[in-house]
Amino acid sequence: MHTELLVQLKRITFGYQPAQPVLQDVSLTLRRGEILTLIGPNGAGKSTLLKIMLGLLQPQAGTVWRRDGLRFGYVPQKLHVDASLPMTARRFIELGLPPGTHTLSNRWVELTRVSALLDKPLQGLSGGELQRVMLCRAILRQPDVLVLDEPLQGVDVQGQKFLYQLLVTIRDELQCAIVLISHDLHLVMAQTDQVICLNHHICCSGTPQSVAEHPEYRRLFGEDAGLFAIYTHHHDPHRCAEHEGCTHE
Ligand SMILES: Nc1ncnc2c1ncn2[C@@H]1O[C@H](COP(=O)(O)OP(=O)(O)OP(=O)(O)O)[C@@H](O)[C@H]1O
Repeated sequence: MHTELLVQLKRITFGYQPAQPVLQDVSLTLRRGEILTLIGPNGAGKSTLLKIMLGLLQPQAGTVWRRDGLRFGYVPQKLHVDASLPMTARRFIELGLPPGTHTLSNRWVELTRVSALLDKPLQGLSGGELQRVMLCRAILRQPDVLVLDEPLQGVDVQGQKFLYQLLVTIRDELQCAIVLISHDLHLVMAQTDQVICLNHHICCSGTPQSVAEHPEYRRLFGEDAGLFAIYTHHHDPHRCAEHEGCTHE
């Protein structure tokens, strides 16, 4: 049961230039223990919506409500490592944490498979390793909401399965909410409670369970239907027709 409301966005409209709205009339709610996946094509406004949720951007219209004292953990799409400031993964993690946190003794370091990376220079890590280090740092902050911007980009199939399982463990143990961004419909995790398909507006949304039974979903995903799920097919069919990813009638 997801009860405690953590974030509520109501009828958000936002544009970097007022004449060109990136988000139009977007509403969502996020509750503790919930996993929410945002999907949509490049430029759909997914990262912008996250920034509004995080309070980094202010909408031109609509309201943003966050529970008092809400703590976010954020895993960005990319980290620009400054080669002129060499540091180990351990130092990088410690810099994101309250003083006195013992990273080595924390089981999240084990669970994210970061232990063997701690003494390596950040610059020398592979993309997947760096992502695990960023995830570890975000979890150790004990967030109420863990936000991951395209965590599966460039991750191999084993890595994807590992990450899916880890996210469920994180959600269960920390009792946080998790928000994921993806623009690949095939990579939406089955454990997602709520999937929102965004293309400037919300095209459609729902649980992956309801979608998994949908004939269109079966046609698209076939054998992989048990592993992955896609957004559901209700809401406004007129609007969905504008988005090439929304293939239903
Ligand atoms: N700082 C900015 N200034 C002006 N325009 C921006 C800015 N950031 C993003 N945009 C534009 O806003 C639109 C939405 O961008 P956003 O990054 O939110 O999309 P996205 O769905 O996350 O895309 P992707 O899947 O490619 O990461 C794009 O057209 C982008 O060019």
